[in-house]
Amino acid sequence: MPEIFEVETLESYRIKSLPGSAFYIPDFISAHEEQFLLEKIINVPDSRWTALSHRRLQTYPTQLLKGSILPTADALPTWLAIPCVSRMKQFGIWNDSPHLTANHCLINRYEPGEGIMPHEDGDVYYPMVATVSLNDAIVLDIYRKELNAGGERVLAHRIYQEPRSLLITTDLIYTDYLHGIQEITIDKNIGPSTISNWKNLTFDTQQRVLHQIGQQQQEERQTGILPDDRMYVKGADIPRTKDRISLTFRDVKKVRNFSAFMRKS
Ligand SMILES: O=C(O)CCC(=O)C(=O)O
Ligand SMILES: [Fe+2]
Repeated sequence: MPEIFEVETLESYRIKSLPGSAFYIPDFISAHEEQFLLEKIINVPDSRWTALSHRRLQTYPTQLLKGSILPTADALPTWLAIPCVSRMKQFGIWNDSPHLTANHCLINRYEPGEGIMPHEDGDVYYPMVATVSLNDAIVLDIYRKELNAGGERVLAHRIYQEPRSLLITTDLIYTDYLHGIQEITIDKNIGPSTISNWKNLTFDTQQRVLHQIGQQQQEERQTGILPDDRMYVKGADIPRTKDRISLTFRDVKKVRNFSAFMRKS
């Protein structure tokens, strides 16, 4: 396949309203593939999970050593490599990374109300993250690194991640911003003007959200909260009903026994 075709294909998934380069591919995996991955992730001994204060975590192929070195020459297990990483490669996304592939995957599991504090992923990884979302949708918040004059975080963008989607964040979004998931049970104010990747979402989600906004408007008019002559400007409030599981694929820069890794992958 000529490379130019691959680049053009990824280009059509660009989130145009974000600075730098970010891409969102809805339905990156099928419902069947999602189910297969969920079974692999959920049917493990409890000891496979690391319990953190507001989420649970599995790490593949293994945790990093001190100094952020990936200690193993083993590639990711096949069930993570195919179809997720193999399909990413068809889009050419690892063409410039040091090992030409994702060599590491964090699996985060968030119950409704759980999240992850604003943070940056830093220098340990090639500056690109490819995140596959499973089971439920969630909003990823993108913050400026600098606090405002009042010392508060400034929310710059909101990315709505549907189940089965792939989100790719790189360059400016990776280096100049923080990202986090709020510890809330309802993602509020979801709509065309509040979500950076609104145009990239599935038609199904767009229709569902617009329908809900219409219903909220009608309820607020009926109860008198919204006077008849005022325009309704709020988005939909969408409850998180199930655990959201994310697969965060990255290329760890430092690998022990790199040549063996390249032979095996
Ligand atoms: O679950 C996510 O989508 C975000 C996870 C994350 O930011 C991380 O593991 O560094
Ligand atoms: Fe992160």
